[in-house]
Amino acid sequence: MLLTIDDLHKSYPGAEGLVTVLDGVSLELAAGETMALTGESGSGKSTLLHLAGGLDLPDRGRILLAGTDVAGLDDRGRARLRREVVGVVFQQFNLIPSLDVGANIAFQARLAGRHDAAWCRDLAARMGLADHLGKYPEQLSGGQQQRVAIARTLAARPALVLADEPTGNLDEVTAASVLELMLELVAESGAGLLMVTHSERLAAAMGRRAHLARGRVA
Ligand SMILES: Nc1ncnc2c1ncn2[C@@H]1O[C@H](COP(=O)(O)OP(=O)(O)OP(=O)(O)O)[C@@H](O)[C@H]1O
Repeated sequence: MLLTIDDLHKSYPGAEGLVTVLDGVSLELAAGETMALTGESGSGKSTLLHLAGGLDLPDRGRILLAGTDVAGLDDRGRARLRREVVGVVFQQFNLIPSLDVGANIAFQARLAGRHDAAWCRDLAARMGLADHLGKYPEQLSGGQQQRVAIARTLAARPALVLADEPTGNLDEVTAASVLELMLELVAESGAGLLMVTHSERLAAAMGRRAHLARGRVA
């Protein structure tokens, strides 16, 4: 199993004591599977995504990522797992302002030791970025920046792609076509995809769905 989440608990300190966000969440994602993560605002979707990617640790419960128990790793081990196994696309694109589009796309793949120039060019072309490779992030529209962020993640061929509303900045039609492309690319690489979305339409295009409510997968 690519990702196993078992009985995950997470609370945050609030004004009136601890607020339980995740209260026994379990799910499994196999390689090649795509899953939409839905739920009301504040239901804990981003929290779950962060935990799944080893960006934060749960209070209780187990996360197995490509067979490795995330809780058993130190900071360095978790950083390595993130670099080599996981690709994240967050709402903030976190592009590197001093690098042009081509270098931004190649960046993560280089870090993971898997840079492949032909694959990067192919991704850029399919994301409609071929004419923008020499530009800098500030010279791009929000939607173009978002596509660079997605291409950068996929360029490293991660085993698991975690995405938080990756098409949130795009209009409905562009969002649907970018998602379609993401699903195609993820399927080609055999990766698993766990994606937060508020869109019923996008959720319906994914293989499975996990709906978070009252701290659990309903
Ligand atoms: N670092 C933190 N410290 C304290 N509370 C937090 C922290 N991160 C999240 N929370 C709280 O946990 C709850 C779940 O937040 P989370 O961002 O996971 O929800 P979400 O389902 O992704 O919401 P949205 O759809 O609005 O992005 C919220 O009540 C939020 O205020």
